[in-house]
Amino acid sequence: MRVLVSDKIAKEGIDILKSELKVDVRTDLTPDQLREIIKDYDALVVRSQTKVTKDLIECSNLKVIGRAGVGVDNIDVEAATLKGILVVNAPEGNTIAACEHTFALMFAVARKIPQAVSSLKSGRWERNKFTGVQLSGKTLGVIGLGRIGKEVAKRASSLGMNVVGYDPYIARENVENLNIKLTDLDEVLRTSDFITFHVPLTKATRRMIGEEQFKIMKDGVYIINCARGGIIDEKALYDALVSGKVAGCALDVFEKEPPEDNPLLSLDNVIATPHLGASTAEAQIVVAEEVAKDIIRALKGEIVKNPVNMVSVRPEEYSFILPYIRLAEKMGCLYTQLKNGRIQEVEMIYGGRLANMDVKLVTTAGIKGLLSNILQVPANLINAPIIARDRGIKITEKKIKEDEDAPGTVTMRVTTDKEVGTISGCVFEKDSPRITGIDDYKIDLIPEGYVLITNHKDKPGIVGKVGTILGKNDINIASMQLGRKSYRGDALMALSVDEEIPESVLKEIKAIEDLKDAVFVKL
Ligand SMILES: NC(=O)C1=CN([C@@H]2O[C@H](COP(=O)(O)OP(=O)(O)OC[C@H]3O[C@@H](n4cnc5c(N)ncnc54)[C@H](O)[C@@H]3O)[C@@H](O)[C@H]2O)C=CC1
Ligand SMILES: O=C(O)CCC(=O)C(=O)O
Repeated sequence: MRVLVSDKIAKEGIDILKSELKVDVRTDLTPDQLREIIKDYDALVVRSQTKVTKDLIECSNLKVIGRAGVGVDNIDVEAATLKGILVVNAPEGNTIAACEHTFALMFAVARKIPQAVSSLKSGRWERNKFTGVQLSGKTLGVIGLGRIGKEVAKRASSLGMNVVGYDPYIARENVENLNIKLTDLDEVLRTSDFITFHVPLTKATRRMIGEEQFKIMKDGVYIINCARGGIIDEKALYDALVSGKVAGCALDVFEKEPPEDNPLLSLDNVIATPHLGASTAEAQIVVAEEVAKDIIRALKGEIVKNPVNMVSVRPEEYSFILPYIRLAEKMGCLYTQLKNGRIQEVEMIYGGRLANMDVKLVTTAGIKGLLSNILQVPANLINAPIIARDRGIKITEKKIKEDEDAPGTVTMRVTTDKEVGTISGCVFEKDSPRITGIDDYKIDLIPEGYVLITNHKDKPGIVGKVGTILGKNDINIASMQLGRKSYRGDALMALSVDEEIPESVLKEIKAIEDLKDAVFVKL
């Protein structure tokens, strides 16, 4: 497995990658050179510099893309997802670094520190020119109250600032003990003396602050952007700075980086840093280590800690859920080999301990299994939900909260244009998944290897005849499971065999009188 690291990350992360993989560090590549070599790599690690475009993704054979940091706006996550490429990031490692940089910028812009330093170093002593404003007693507007926004709010309160915040996606309880007034965007803009941004760059946040929003703000407001260029319309910001509406602005990020001849940099009341929010020794080590570990996990097929485009499991539930992920995939895989019809709806029903857990990844694994035998390029845990959606398959989850101390149970109920079928399963002991039911038949099948499944009449002789045909063809039976609806009624047999059953032998089995159907499946 080969990993390309195309932006500079800490040595600690490289060392982790090198302990298990072949690693090339090439931080000097042009987009064309990157495109040229990307097909040779299984994983790509970037920071914010490399643009991982749709075009690059499509000509790659990548299995995972790692972002040593939070923002993934330089990665076309949708294109990666469609191609089944996992994207991971390292969202926690640089929270404090970005928060502290926000304050470094806030103090610096309020007290005109960079301008004063520059003046002093050029031989001047201009004490009156650099009178600033104090933070204490002022209102700070925090836009985006995720990891960084909350840390900023906490520290602002301890500086004696009043904090108002806007984040329509967080629960009020989430900021309850933070001394923040959570309100709408207009009120934050109208009441704040300082406004700081901590939202990701998305379709909704791109240019969320423009001419209209500046009009609402207080005269003499200060703006700090340590999140992403593009959130604030740079032309509108320039005009607001020139008119004096905005007294000062501190930018760590720009719509185009490096900003080159960005007019904002020509203004005296703008201070700026070259995207340094995450640039502390401590943060860089943590994000590099985190992303390296997830790259290795992903390439080993293990569950990663920080997936961006795949549902995750709670860390404390990981070891319990893992065998159910394997089970659900086998259930889906069994279903499509056993049944016909266009799949319209899949309901995943969870019982026992699973009913209290976050089981989205188990559901996704079931869908992956269902799609595994019918597509040219197999689905995986990343693209299975999108493929299902595009094929018009409705997916639902139901949790039956009765016997919550019992081991978890999973039932996959599939509605096609022909019938409704179910496959049920359970994990009896750790790591021992079993199929416990097919439609109304109870069985106990280890979902592995080759299995012959017959539907026949419950009467003496049929099992023997199947065994004789298999024996005659030197096919060894490993185990046998029988389930029936009623005495001498319909029955189902699941025979695990050690060899593949050729079509000709299957035809012979199907010809047995009172045997309605026989299907050979590979699990
Ligand atoms: N300058 C730098 O070096 C760094 C910049 N960043 C930037 O900071 C951003 C925030 O990072 P975290 O706090 O770790 O992310 P986070 O995901 O924990 O928080 C983002 C918050 O923004 C909120 N949000 C999303 N859309 C919104 C909208 N339309 N209006 C209001 N709120 C909205 C979300 O609900 C969430 O609470 C990152 O996405 C990244 O772009 C992060 C680290 C370093
Ligand atoms: O990698 C960097 O230095 C940028 C950090 C950043 O912007 C992020 O983590 O979103």
